[in-house]
Amino acid sequence: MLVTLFWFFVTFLILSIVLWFIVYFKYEFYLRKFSGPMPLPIIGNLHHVGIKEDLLPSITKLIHQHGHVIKLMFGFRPQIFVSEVNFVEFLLSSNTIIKKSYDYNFFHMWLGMGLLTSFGQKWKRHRKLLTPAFHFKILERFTDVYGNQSNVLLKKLEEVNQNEAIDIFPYITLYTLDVICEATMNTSINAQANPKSDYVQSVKEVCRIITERTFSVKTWDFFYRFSKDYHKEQKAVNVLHDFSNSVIKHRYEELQEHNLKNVKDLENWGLKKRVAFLDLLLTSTIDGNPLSHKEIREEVDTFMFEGHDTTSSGISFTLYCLSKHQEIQDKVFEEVAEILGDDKNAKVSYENLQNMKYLEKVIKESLRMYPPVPLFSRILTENAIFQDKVIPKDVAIVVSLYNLHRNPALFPNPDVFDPERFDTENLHNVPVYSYVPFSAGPRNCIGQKFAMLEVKATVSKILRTFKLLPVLEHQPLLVANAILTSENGLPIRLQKRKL
Ligand code: HEM
Repeated sequence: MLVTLFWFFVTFLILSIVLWFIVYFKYEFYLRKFSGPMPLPIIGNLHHVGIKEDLLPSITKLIHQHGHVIKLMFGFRPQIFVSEVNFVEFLLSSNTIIKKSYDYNFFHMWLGMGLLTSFGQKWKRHRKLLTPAFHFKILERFTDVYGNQSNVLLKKLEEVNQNEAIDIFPYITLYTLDVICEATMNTSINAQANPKSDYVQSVKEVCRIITERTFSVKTWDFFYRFSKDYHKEQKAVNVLHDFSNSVIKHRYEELQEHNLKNVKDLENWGLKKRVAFLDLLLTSTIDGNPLSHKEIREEVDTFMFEGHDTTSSGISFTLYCLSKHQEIQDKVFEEVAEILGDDKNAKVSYENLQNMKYLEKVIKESLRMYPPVPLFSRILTENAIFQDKVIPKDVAIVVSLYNLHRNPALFPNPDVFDPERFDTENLHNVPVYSYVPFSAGPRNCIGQKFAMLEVKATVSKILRTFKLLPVLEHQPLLVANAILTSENGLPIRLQKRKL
């Protein structure tokens, strides 16, 4: 029996190695003009990037050795990692290279084929339908949501001992979940008040599993289906789908009952409730047909995912940077005080937020150094030609935003936090595609204006109540999960301001 198993294993290994070489040479024929480290059979270059904690430092090291365009094999999958501005422009401005790579399949169980994961005609139609949801007239109504939810956040922060170092990230994650839920569905999950609720725990669980799959054998569905996480994910996704299903159904019935057919009807409706993204989905049509319940749920869930983790990372890193740079923090505080006056409970309007120009530069600089989406990728559905080099179909192209934004040729002294880089006077020589925290081109972030408003509203609100003090010896250990996080947290100390 043991001998049979041994020969089975040896045959399997030999066949895998042969297959790997066939795949490798098929792509290498075209990719030989690109530089990259030598792969090994079967694992490819996985040993060059290591586990997820090592990914960003490993990519940075490879860039020093091979430049800003690197070819890698992840197992049997050819990839090109890019942080070179011309290549980034070529990729992001393309109207044809818009399919997301296989890493995004991990989101399918929760998000289905929503805007983030879909492609082709479905993506085009939904993108067109959802774009008006981010018109400023709709966005300006969300300032109340930021205001109400940040009051809850401030109460929680006031309970923390003054001067005690706290990791700000978990507080902000619960807050951004509350914000996006209210903006998307006009309902509350009370994540801040009830962090142990099934919904919040399920979001956490699904995000953990998605992240861990990327760096383990569970990346292959075949192995994943035999793992405990597969069943855990199914259970968590059921909780998330049950919640969105019931909100969608309830809202659909409400609209039917009151014969509300479009946004105008909703706005004029007696209750004067804020129009949420869900309302737009329920009242829109594509070629005269309404979206199906499943399609609506996919988009609602996509907003819930894309709209909370990313902003959570953006807000947390901005607060962290401000705690480390007291002079910059003082300038932001002065600007905010000038715009909003002494009353720290005063309502903040859309216009107030638009006027916070210095804060905007600070946020932009934080998104440069700590891009919430540090890596994202596309897969070629047909051969492409970049600078006379053919890149064959099925190669994944990964944009390493983290390295693009820290390229010294584009941003001198890239590790120095300097908001003045974003002064209009200093931006003349910076190529457009060198700074793309929200991606760019046809598949850019649809929620970027919403996100900027939310980050501004939250940071300005926290600064009016607290001075942020640094934890001096701390340096973040950056990890590229689905979003950028810090392995050792983002500790800051809070000191109540005397107004
Ligand atoms: C600081 C906050 C945010 C950052 C840095 C950010 C960044 C990005 C990036 C880089 C992409 C492209 C990803 C890719 O190509 O795979 C993206 C796509 C997307 N984002 Fe955001 N995002 C943020 C906030 C939001 C918010 C608040 C929403 C929703 C309200 C949102 C919804 C989306 C959606 C739906 C897509 C897919 C768009 C498409 O493919 O057509 N994002 N985001």
